Amino acid sequence: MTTTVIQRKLNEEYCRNANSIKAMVDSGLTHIPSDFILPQNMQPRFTKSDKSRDVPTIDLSLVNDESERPRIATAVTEAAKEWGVFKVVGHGISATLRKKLIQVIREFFDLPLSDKLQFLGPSGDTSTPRYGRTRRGKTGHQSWRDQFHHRTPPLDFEELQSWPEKPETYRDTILEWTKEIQKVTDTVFSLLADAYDLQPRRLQNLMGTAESGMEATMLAAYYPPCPQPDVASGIVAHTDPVGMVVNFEDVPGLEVQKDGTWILVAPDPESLIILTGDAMEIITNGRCKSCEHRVLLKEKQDRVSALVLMKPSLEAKLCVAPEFITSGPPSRFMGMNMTYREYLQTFRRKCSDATVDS
Ligand SMILES: O=C(O)CCC(=O)C(=O)O
Ligand SMILES: [Fe+2]
Repeated sequence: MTTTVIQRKLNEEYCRNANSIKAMVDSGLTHIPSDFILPQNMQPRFTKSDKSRDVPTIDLSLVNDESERPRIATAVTEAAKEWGVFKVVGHGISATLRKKLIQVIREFFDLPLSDKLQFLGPSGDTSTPRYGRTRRGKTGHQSWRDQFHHRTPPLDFEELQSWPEKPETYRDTILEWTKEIQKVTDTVFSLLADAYDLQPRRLQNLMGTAESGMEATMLAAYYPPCPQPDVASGIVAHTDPVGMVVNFEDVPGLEVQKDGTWILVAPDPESLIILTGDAMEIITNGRCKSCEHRVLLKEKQDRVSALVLMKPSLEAKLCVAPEFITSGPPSRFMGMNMTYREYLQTFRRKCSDATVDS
């Protein structure tokens, strides 16, 4: 065996046991283990992006102005239908908080591995915070990323105590961030409800049960630099099974699929990126699209993103809501009638590269 082959085998062995891509990269990894090399038809070098287009941007600053609100509601429904993804500005979240958020997430991933490993555990368990590298999905492809996630408030005191003590500002910053994002998602859900002529909280109610409403997860993602960014992915192409995702990134990298092309979401320090997921696509009978997306890597630059995932309750029924049933040929969503829990089990079986599923 040549030195390169030996080196590669060592890397692969190391990778199989590693809990952190960052630790692997920090230890001087020179090749990407073959596990991370995607099939050619998924490699960024063969699936070029169109940099001349961007997803729609919607300004929310005038949502409470009665004369402006219908126009904003229409823009949101059109973006959700055409794209399943859009950026929002005028959301009211200060530049200071946005900066603090990215800083605290970077500080968390910069902690010594031993500090992060206390949160190691299966990512499906949501009752306590979970850290680890994003594990291979059932489609078999590896993502080049570490992640940390937990539920968001309201939480009982004990669960809040399980949040990291380091960095010192973690708890306060994330509490503030998730509170602000909750307001933004309430606004977006209510704008959609307005445009569909529904009660303001109808969409959230459809994704809850009498016993429990929607839940939210905070997911912080860290994408280390990658020696071969053209053949791997920060997260491989997927749709999110949840209702809605609010994403904030510090470095561009998110790409969305539109009309058969990958489109890089253009960087913008103010925008939040909102994606509608499978659950919204199903209950609205396809009026909202669940957008396929992936994350590109860079050779010399790392990236963090902060996602808040608005998820249906596990027992909520996922089916087309009566308000969205139309005459004419039935859509592919019409036959669906299962709990979100059951959907995740099917979803996971078919395409579980979405990391944030339960
Ligand atoms: O990091 C990002 O921008 C997107 C991550 C993502 O799509 C996911 O975790 O489901
Ligand atoms: Fe996603």
